[in-house]
Amino acid sequence: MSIAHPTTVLEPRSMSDFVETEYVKDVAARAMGYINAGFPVHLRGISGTGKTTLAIHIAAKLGRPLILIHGDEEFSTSNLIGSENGYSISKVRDNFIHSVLKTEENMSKQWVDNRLTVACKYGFTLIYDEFTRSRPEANNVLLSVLQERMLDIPTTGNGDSNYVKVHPDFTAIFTSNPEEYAGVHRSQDALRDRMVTLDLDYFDEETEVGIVHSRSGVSYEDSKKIVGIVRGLRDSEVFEFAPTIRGCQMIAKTARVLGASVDKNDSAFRQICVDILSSETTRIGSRATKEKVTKELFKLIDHHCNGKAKGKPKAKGNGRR
Ligand SMILES: Nc1ncnc2c1ncn2[C@@H]1O[C@H](COP(=O)(O)OP(=O)(O)OP(=O)(O)O)[C@@H](O)[C@H]1O
Repeated sequence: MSIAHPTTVLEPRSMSDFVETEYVKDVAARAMGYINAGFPVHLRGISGTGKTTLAIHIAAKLGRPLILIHGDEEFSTSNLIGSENGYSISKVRDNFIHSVLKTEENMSKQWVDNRLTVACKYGFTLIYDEFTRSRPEANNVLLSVLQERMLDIPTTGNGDSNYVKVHPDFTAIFTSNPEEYAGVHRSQDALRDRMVTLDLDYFDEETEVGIVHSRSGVSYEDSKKIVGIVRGLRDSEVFEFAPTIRGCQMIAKTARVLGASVDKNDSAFRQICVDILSSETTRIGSRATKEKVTKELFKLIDHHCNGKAKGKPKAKGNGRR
């Protein structure tokens, strides 16, 4: 299909090392159900709960070309729908009488579709990642797209507009972080009301171990130990920011690359855990928290990496099991 616009259209593909446990299958199936019933889906959750990865996985299942937008404070409506920002120049050369050369140039502004318009016109899947980072007024244009399935495109500077009917295959998947996050705007009630929001929590243990194992190349047993340490820290609540699956993956990859053993007696491994997890869970300069995190981590490393720790660590706090 040839389309005259500068938008990058992707072919959605699930990652080759995508982990599909019962937990992941369940969320994906619920999301697909709402999409099949004609509703946009909104995956909401704290950082590292797999929202973007899951959105791409769902887009791959839908099998339509994908357009990706990342929410941005600086966005205006034109960043979504397009604007008159090009010039079309037409030249007329009239040398009917060979001794006389007459040229005429015409310059006119040209409308260039942006990503939302392209997705609506051609029925693509739109992932609007972290959409609440854009200001609510920039997102207003989505209201009629989601409700009336009409996109309002202003065509002239004097306020005239042109409605585009949204293609029946158009699907929108949104992701967002909680409103307390820095740089996140409160989502408009009217917009939230037009989508089905699925709240994602931390992955269950099986999924976290599967992700670490599949994405780091570390053995399943060692992945389980690393996940045990991170989940234990999450449950302890001594941190400012809860550690996520990203921390697990960083520890596993670094330990593998540096040849450190996932063992309580390996000082390099202990240091990797402290560096990565204290950086992920504390603010710069928050020394007291860093000390508490380090103390807790040493206990957890001793427990999980002594060759004896088996099964699930004891649940204390709000970590998902
Ligand atoms: N099902 C999965 N299989 C394999 N890896 C996964 C899966 N889900 C998430 N991940 C990995 O976990 C990490 C976090 O996932 P992702 O970036 O999707 O989270 P997020 O909720 O969108 O985070 P943020 O809000 O910070 O953008 C990434 O490294 C991602 O590749």
